[in-house]
Parts: sequence; C-alpha cells; structure tokens
Amino acid sequence: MEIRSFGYAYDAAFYWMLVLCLSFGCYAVALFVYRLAIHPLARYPGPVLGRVTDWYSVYHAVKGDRYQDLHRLHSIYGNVVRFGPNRISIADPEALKPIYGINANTQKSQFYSVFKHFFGASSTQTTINKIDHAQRRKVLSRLLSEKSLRDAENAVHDNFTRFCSQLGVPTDSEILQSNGNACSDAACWSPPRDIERLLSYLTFDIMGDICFGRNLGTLTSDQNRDLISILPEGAQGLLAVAHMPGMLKLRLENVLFPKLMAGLEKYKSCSKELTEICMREHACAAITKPSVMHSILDETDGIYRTKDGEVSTSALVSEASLLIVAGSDTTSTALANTIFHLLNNPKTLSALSSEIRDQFQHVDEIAPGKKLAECSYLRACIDESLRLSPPVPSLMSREVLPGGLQIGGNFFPAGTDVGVPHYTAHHSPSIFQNPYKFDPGRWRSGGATSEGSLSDLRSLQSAFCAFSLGPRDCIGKRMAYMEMTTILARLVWLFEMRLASTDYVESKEIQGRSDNSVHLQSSSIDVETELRKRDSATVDKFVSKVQGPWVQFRKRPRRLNPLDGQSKTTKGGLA
Ligand code: HEM
Repeated sequence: MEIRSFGYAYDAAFYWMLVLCLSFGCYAVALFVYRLAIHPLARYPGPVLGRVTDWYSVYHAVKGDRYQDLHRLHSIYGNVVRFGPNRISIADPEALKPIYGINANTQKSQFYSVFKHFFGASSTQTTINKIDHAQRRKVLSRLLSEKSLRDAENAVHDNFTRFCSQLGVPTDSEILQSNGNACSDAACWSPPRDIERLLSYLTFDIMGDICFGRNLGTLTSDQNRDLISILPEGAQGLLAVAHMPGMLKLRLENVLFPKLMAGLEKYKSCSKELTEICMREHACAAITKPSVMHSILDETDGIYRTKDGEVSTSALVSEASLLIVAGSDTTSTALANTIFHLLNNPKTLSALSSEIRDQFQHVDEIAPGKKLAECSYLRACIDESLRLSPPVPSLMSREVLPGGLQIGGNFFPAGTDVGVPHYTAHHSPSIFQNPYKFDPGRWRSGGATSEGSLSDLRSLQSAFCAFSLGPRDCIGKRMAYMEMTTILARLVWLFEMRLASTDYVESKEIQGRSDNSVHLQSSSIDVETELRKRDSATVDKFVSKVQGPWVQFRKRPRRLNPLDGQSKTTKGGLA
C-alpha cells in the first residue's frame, strides 16, 4: 500500500512538472513569437537570438566583443539593428545629436541602474534622473575644473618621471660599459616594454594623486598592481549584468560569472577603502594632499549627504568607483593606442617628433599652455587615434522618453533603448575616407588627407564621439587632453621608439629581460593587418583593453645648436 501511495506521489509530482514545463514552454514560444512578429520594434533587422532575448547581449558582454559584434551586425543588417528585444543600435553618426544632444528626448537607460544595486548609490555617470544628474554634474565639473587641472599637471610631471625610470633605457655609462666605447645600435635600446601596462600604472597613479590625494605607487611597487586588471573585470561584470538586471533577483550572477563578480567585489572594496581613508583624513583635518574626494567631503549641500545632513558613505564610494576607472583606464588605453598607430606609421611619428622637438628646447618646457596647444599635429595624432581606436568603443544606451524619438524615417517608441556605437560611427565610410587608415592630416583645419583631398572638418567633428556628447558627455575631457598631450609630447621629445620583434611579444618572460639583442619589426609592416589584429584582440570591458604594443626606447639623438639654421636633430651620439 505504502509503495503504491509513493507511486501516486511521484506521478503527481511528474504531472505537475510536466504542466509547469509545458506552461513555461508555451510562455516562451508566445514571447518569442510576440518579440519577433508583433513587438513595436519587430520590423527592425537583427540576429534572431538578439531580437528575442537579452541573453545575446549578456553573452557578448562576458565574451568582451560587444563593439566588434555590433560592428559586424551593422555590416550585415545595415544602419539600424535590433540587437536586443528592446535595444536598437544606429550606425549613422547623424543619429548622435537626436540621441545624445542637449534637446534629445532621451535619458540614460535603465541599464545603468545595476550600479546602484551593487554600490548602494548612483554615481554621476549612472544617475538616470536628469534633474538629479544636473545637480551632481555641476558639483563634479566644478571640482574637476581649473584647480584640479593645475594639481593634475603636477601629478603628471611627478609620475611621468617615475614612468621614465621604468622604461629601462640604458644610460650613457651603461652603453659605454657594454660596448667598450662606441654606441652600437643594440646596446642603446631598452628591453621591450608592454606600453599599455606601464601607461596603466602611470595614469592610475596620476588619478590616485588627483582624486584621492595619495599615490597608489603602481609604477614603483607590485603592491597595488593587481587592481589594474581587477577593476576592468569588475566593470565588465557590471556590463554583463546591466543587460539583464532580472538575474539579480535570482542571484544568478555569482553562479554564471564568478570571476567577473569577484572582480566587482574587489572593485567595490578598493573604492570603499580609498573613500574611508579620505573620510578619516577629512574628519581629523589631517589632509596631506587636497584631492577631488576631499573637496567632495567639503560639499555641504545635499548630493553627498543623507537626509540628516550626514555624509553618505555609499554616495561617496560610488563616486570614488567612477573616478578610479573613468580617468585612468580610458587615458592609458588612448595613449597606448596612439603609440601603436605612430609606430606602425613611421612617417607620421617622424613628423610628430619634428613638431615637438622644434617647438621645445627642453623637456621641462613641455607643459599645458599656449606652446603645447600650438602643436596641432600632436592633437591631430591623438584625435585620429581616438577615432580609429576609441577607448570606450561600444554603445552608450539611452532610453527613449514618452513621445518617442524620430530619427530619419524611423520612429522609436518610449521605452526603447537606443545608441550609436562609437567604433562604428568612427569608421563610417560616408564621413571618413579610408576609415581604417591612420591619417592625422584629416583633423587639421583646411588640412588635406594623405590622398590630397580636403577634409570637411565640421562633418568629421560632428561624427566624433569618443567622449560622447551632450549633457552626459565626459567631464574629464580637458583633463584627459592635458594628460595625453603632455605625456605623448614628453615621450616623443625624450626618446626614439620602435616596435619590438614579434618573438619578444610572444615571450612571457619579456618584462624582466635585460637582453637587448632585439631586431626591429619588419620594415614592410602591413599596417591594416596589424590594426585588425589589434582590434580583434581588444576586449571591451566598457573601456577597451588590449596588451601592448611592446616597445623599445632609446634616448633621442643629440641636438645640434638650434641657432645654426639647419635641421635641429641629427643621427648619431646620445644627448
Ligand atoms: C581619453 C580619455 C577619456 C575618454 C575616452 C572618456 C570617455 C567618456 C565617455 C564616452 C563618457 C560617457 C559615458 C556614458 O555615457 O556612460 C564619459 C563620462 C565621464 N567621464 Fe570620461 N573619458 C576619458 C577621460 C576621463 C577623465 C580623465 C576623467 C576625470 C576624472 C573622466 C571622467 C568622466 C566622468 C565623471 C564621466 C560621467 C559624466 C556624466 O555622466 O555626467 N573621463 N567619459
């Protein structure tokens, strides 16, 4: 009897399971049919999986190829692609203003709300409500203004000196010792360096100084270096979950992406630790170096305070987490990419070196100001690199507000997430001639491209979105240009650079090696192939990350007397 009653229990459980599965199956089929055939965005093309579920985006966020995938989708489906049930990507740079401009009928997408879930409060970047955001932005813009720029200038100079000492460029006496007397070519060059890694240390230490009043010392010690790879993992974790916040309710994120979530935990604890140090220093008036965070603590109005007027730790931690990555990873990626492009285009590098070396008599003169601003080729090289390899390469989602959004012949109803992927906009063939070519000439006013045709500067500028645009564009843009122009000009003034041979790039032990017998990479570099290789190796962690290039440095050739009216640089001995 007992056995039979068990049997009945099993049967009942089985039937219930069957009913559940069938109901779920029917629900899923109905949902898929709705999303593919009846949904208001049903007429827009895109991958089937993307049109029916956001797991498509989660997959690409975890894989780290979000921007490459969007670029591929546009090449298959055209300018407007539906890549999520409610998500539209538009490749046409003409859509930038209607989506991101000051009068756009959009707000930041709910995508950004996951940040609050993990950090307990929104940061300036992730605040969705327009009025709240305007208030926060006003404060942060003020704090990142002239005074911070001056502090940043000092931080750049101090850390740049430490950065140079990490390059391993042989000194005159080391060269002489290794050679007897003359300077053989091999002995003059430093061991190969992963420039992306070293620049990450540099910009991370600069941001530590500016934002938290403390040098994180990654240039000189191993202690905090793990943060350089952990923070982007955390940002990638946020990116993955943001596409499907529903998974947070089921706590699936830790099961599905344990590594990214561990990165996110460390990202949070690092932001918390830095914030708490600043809070302690502020509380006992023991501030050794003023910083953006300390100034935030001075703010007495409501943004960073609770209803009782107390400082809100979670509001500060979330702002700290934004500042740590917003200004460091982006700038180091931009600089590493610029060096990659310059080394693959030796004539451009040579033209840039001439501009910088002719403009400045001494490296210490290279500082923000009129003389540096006059180096228009320097700025053009940086802008061209930001175009070709934008550090934030993907799509910044905006939610369409009630009333909808008309872009060209397309209408998007309220609630749709829309955006223009930066990488794709920057490679638009209708605006950028030879879009895969590194051609800084196109950015000079009235300048000619390398093909000799005049570039239409205004249309290029209106398609340029590396810093986004409108009321949610990058607040740190001026600071970023200040850092990038100063660092690049100093590097080019002080050193000659060359790409290390591929054998070295493939060697894991490369960093510690003092062997200088390195050969120049083949002179017949296929620039576009190198670029495509770098693009496909790039991982989109909101900010893009890619190793290298591996670069060797040597001191620049000695200058002739600048008054002799001849060329001011010469080959041969070292300065
Ligand atoms: C080459 C360097 C940089 C690039 C390419 C860059 C790019 C961007 C982009 C694309 C956004 C918009 C993000 C979005 O819509 O979600 C942004 C926002 C932001 N960036 Fe940057 N950034 C750079 C450097 C910096 C620096 C040095 C700082 C200084 C701390 C900074 C601080 C910020 C802040 C606070 C925001 C949020 C602004 C807001 O939502 O109102 N960035 N950045």
